[in-house]
Amino acid sequence: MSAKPYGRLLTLKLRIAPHSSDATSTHLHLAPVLAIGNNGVMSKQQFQTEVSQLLQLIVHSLYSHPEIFLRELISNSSDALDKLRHLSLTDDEYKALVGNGIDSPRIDLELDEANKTLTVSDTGIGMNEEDLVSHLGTIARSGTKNFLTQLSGDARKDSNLIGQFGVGFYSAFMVADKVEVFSRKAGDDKTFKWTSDGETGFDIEEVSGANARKTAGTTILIHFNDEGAQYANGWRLQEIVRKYSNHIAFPIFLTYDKADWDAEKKESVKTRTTEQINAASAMWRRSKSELSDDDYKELYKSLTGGWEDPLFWFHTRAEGTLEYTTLFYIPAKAPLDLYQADYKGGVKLYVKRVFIMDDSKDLLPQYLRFVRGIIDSEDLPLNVSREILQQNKVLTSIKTASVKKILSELKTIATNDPEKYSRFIAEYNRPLKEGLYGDYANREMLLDLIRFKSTKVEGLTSLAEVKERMQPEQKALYYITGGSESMLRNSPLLEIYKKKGIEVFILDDDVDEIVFSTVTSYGDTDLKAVNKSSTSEDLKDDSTPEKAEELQPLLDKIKATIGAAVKEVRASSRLANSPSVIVSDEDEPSARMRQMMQAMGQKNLPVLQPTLEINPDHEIIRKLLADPSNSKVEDAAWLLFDQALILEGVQLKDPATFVQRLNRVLNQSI
Ligand SMILES: Nc1ncnc2c1ncn2[C@@H]1O[C@H](COP(=O)(O)OP(=O)(O)OP(=O)(O)O)[C@@H](O)[C@H]1O
Repeated sequence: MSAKPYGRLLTLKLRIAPHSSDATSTHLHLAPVLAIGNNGVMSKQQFQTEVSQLLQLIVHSLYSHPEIFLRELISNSSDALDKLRHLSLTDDEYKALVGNGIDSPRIDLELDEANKTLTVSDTGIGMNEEDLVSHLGTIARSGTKNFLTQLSGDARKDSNLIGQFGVGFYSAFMVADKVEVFSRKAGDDKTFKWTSDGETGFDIEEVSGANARKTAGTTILIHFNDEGAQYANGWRLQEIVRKYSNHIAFPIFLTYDKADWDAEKKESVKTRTTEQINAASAMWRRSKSELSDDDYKELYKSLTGGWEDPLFWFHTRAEGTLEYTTLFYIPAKAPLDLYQADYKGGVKLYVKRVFIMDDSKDLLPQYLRFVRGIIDSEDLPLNVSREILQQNKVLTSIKTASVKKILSELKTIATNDPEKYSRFIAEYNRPLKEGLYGDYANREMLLDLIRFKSTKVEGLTSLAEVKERMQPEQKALYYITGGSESMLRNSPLLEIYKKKGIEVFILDDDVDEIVFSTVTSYGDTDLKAVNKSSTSEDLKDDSTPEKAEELQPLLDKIKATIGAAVKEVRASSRLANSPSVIVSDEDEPSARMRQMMQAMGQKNLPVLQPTLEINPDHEIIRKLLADPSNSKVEDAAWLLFDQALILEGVQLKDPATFVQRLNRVLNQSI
C-alpha cells in the first residue's frame, strides 16, 4: 500500500501532542520542622480567573470524594521527587547537592489532631517564588481551561468530568479553610511561603529561621475545615494512602499519635509515632499472578489522578535479548483534551524502577496517546537524555514491540469480548484511524481494529465483515467520504451500489478523507473511494460504450457551456436516479475536502476542476437529447453542474445566478 499523491497537499491537522514535562526523577530526605514567622515582604496576588472558577467548582460540586485531596498532594510530591531524582542523576550541579541541600526521597505526613492540621512534605524539586505564582496561581494547560468551559453547572455531571482530569493541588480546598505551602527549590537557599484561603487570591512571602526548609522540597500545611476534620485521624489517613497511593514508588511516612493498649495501666495510651504506611513497591515489577484487579485499578488511579476504573490493561514482562516490563491501561473514557495540542497523558518511562520521563511521543506513537501506563527497562542507562532516547535502539525495539502488543491485545478483545470492544471503539476509533496515516507497519492490524458505518448495517462493522459480504462480481471494497452521515447516505454516488446490492462504507469523520486517501487496499482487496473518477470503471457494463457515443454531442455542448470549471464532462455508469454527479481524480482532494483545506488556511491549492458525469438514462438527459436546442442546454448544463456541487456539500460561488436559472426553468415548465 502506498500513500496517494494528494497526501502531500495536506497539512494533517491531527493534533500532535507536545511533551509535557521536563524529565523527572528523585532524591533523599527528612521532613522539615515548621513554625510560622515572616521576614520578607508579603505580596498579595489574585488567582487567574480560571483558578477561581476551578476552586468554586471544587468547593461546591465535589463533595462526593473529598478524600482524594490526599492522593492529589501525594501524587504532586511524587512528581516533584521524580523530577529531582532525574536531575540529580543527569545534571552535575544537582549531583553535587545530594546530601547537601538535597535530601533522600520521601514523603511525610504529619498529623496534629488537636489543632486539626496536616502537613504533606516532600524532598522533591521544590518551587521558588516565581514557580509558586505560576503553578499555584494560574492554570497553564489549555486542556483544563477548555474543560472549564464545558462545565454545565450540573454538579454530578461536572464532578464526573473533573474526575477525568484530577483536580490537582486545589483539591486541598475541599477539606481546608486555609492552605500554606512552604517551598525551597533545589539549588536555592530561600524558602517561600504561599498562603491562601481558596477564595480570591494568595499571599507570598519569604520565610526564614524555623520556618525555612532545611533542604529542597515542599511542605503543604492544611488547616482542616469542618468537612475535612474527619481526616484529622491517623487510621483514616492510613486507609486513604493504602487505597490510592500504595504503589507510589517512594516511601510515605505518617507521624501521628498512635493509640496502643497499655496492659499494665489497663488503658489506651497515645505515643507519637512515625511509620511507613505504603508498600512503595514498583507494583508493575511483580508477576501477574501476585496482583489482583484491585491492585491494577489502584495503580491506574494513582497514575492518572482520576477515580474511574480503566477499561482494561495489558501487563507484560519481556525477557531475553531485552528485559523490560510494560503495563498499559486503556482509560474508560477518552480524555476531553485528547485532541488539544497540550494534551498531557501517555506513558511513563522507568529505568530499573527509576522514573525517567513521561513523554508519550518517544514512548508510543502519537495515535496511541490515550494509552496510559509504564514502561520499565533494564537495559537503558539511568542518565539517558531525551535526545539520546529518540535514537536509542533499545527504546525503539521496546516501542515497536509495545505497539504490536497493544494492537494484538485489542484484537483479542475484539474477538473474545465484542461488547467490551465496542466500548473501546466508542472512545478510540478516531485515534486508531490517525494511526493509518503514519504507522504503515501496523496498517493491516489497524484496519482490522477500526470499525465503520456502512450502507448495510445498523451501528458499526469491520472491514473483514464487509469483505465476507462482498457480492460475487464485486471488484473492490468501496467507501464514501466528505460530509455528514445523512448527506453521504443520500449521495447520488451510492445509487448504483444500492442497485447492485454492494455495501459501501460511510466515512463521515473529518479525518477520514485524509486518512483513507492513503489506504488503497485491505489484504488482497482494493479499497476505493466512490467519488473518484476511476472507480466507475468497476461498474461499467456492455451498454456503457454505446450510451456514451449517443451522448457525446450533448456532453460536448455541456462542456462548451461550463468551460474550465469542469475538467471533463462524460457519461456516467454510477448513477441510477440522479441526472448528474461530480467526481475527482485519484490524486485530487474532493471538492468538499478542498473547501475544508481552504478553511484550515491551506495555501496554494490547485483550482477546483472536477469531472462532471451525466446519467445517460435519466429522463432529463433523454429529453435534452431529443431537443438539444442551445437555449435549453445552456441552463440545463449549469443546473446539472450546480446541483451536483450542492449534493457534494460545496457552496456555490454564485448562488444568485443559480436561483435565476432555476426560476427561468421553473417558469417554462409551469
Ligand atoms: N509538592 C510539589 N512540589 C513541587 N511542585 C509542585 C508540588 N505540588 C504542585 N507543584 C507544582 O504545581 C503545579 C500544579 O499542580 P496541580 O496539582 O494543580 O496540577 P498538576 O499536578 O500539574 O496536574 P494534575 O493534578 O491535573 O495532574 C504542578 O504541575 C507542579 O509544577
